[in-house]
Amino acid sequence: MQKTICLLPGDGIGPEIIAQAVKVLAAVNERFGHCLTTETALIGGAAIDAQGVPLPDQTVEACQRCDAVLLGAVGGPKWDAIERDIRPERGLLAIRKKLGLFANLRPAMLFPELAHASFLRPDIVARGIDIMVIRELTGGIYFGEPKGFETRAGEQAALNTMVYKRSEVERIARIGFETAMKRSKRLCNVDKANVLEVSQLWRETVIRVAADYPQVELTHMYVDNAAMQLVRDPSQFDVIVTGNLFGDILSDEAAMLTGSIGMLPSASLGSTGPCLYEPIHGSAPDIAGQDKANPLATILSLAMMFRYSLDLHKEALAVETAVRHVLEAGYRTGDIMEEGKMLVGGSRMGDLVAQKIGETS
Ligand SMILES: NC(=O)C1=CN([C@@H]2O[C@H](COP(=O)(O)OP(=O)(O)OC[C@H]3O[C@@H](n4cnc5c(N)ncnc54)[C@H](O)[C@@H]3O)[C@@H](O)[C@H]2O)C=CC1
Ligand SMILES: CC(C)CC(=O)C(=O)O
Ligand SMILES: [Mg+2]
Repeated sequence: MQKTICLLPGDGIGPEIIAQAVKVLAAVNERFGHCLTTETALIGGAAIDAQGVPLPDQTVEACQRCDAVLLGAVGGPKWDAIERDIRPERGLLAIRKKLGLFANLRPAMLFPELAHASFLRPDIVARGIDIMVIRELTGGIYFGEPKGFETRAGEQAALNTMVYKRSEVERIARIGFETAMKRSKRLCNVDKANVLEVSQLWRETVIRVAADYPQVELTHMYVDNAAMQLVRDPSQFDVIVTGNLFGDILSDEAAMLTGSIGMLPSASLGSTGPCLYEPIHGSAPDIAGQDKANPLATILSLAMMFRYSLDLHKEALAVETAVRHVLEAGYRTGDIMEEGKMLVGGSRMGDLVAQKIGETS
């Protein structure tokens, strides 16, 4: 197969973790005889430094002419003081919007080998953790207008707007139901309908869509309770559908149930055009440049790309299996390290996964 992947390394640990995914891509090419090539473009702080904006037009064009996009992470203290409209994070929000990537799939799955790395009690971990968080990605409070700073009663104030149109809720709800149909046929809608009008419309819409999926058992949970229940008993969840802000927060929380935020991949999907794959974590400036970053979330995001964008199911499984074998063999980056295991840097972890893919050919 011949396809081109657009790489957006970004900032902080972004370039380090993307470099490891590229090793894995090369191993997949070698083993399966594909010609999956890459093109690299600027986003975030790296783009600001080079061109003064977090998402140059050339980057959008590069993404649009490729078959899929793999992103590292954006942001960092270097750009924290610059004008909000051109912050690195705006580049990421803008590429999601420009590519129409309204559905962000964030699987939080505990590898059995990492059971001890989970921050939960062993008896809770033993019940299993395999949750698919489906986060709406191009609406809600990250995009709503009006927003900004103003003076209210002589005092400085700031505002953001959480707004959802019915059509935006309907399409993400359908992704939630379709995903549930392929899994356990259970869907939990998470909102704050007891307080927010926007959540009332959200919940009403989810209930309307449910009529088309009578086989799916739909439940509702307020987001504050969901945050608590995720820690109390994550095994009760299978597919969660929620808005942009709540999904952002709950998926970071879910990451810690599985051991580390360095383990969680994601797929950002739209209805047409290239989709984008990225770890759920940020640019981790505290460990950048030290070869400490866990590249597995990015490598597993590449596996999601194989499955969702390139229809390469055997290849996706080969990458996931290689990750498992490396963990089984006892290799750990610092974030998932435990006594008796072998501590490796991010670069060695990338080598090990790539090597495993080669070995099983
Ligand atoms: N998708 C993206 O590009 C995102 C970007 N950010 C940006 O990243 C910067 C840092 O944000 P934080 O709130 O600190 O979140 P973060 O996710 O970058 O880091 C939180 C903590 O997790 C650790 N961590 C993250 N990824 C790791 C990995 N692969 N291996 C090992 N440890 C890892 C970090 O060292 C840090 O202690 C900010 O500028 C923020 O805006 C934050 C979240 C998402
Ligand atoms: C724009 C990003 C920094 C938001 C975020 O934290 C995420 O998408 O996970
Ligand atoms: Mg986040």
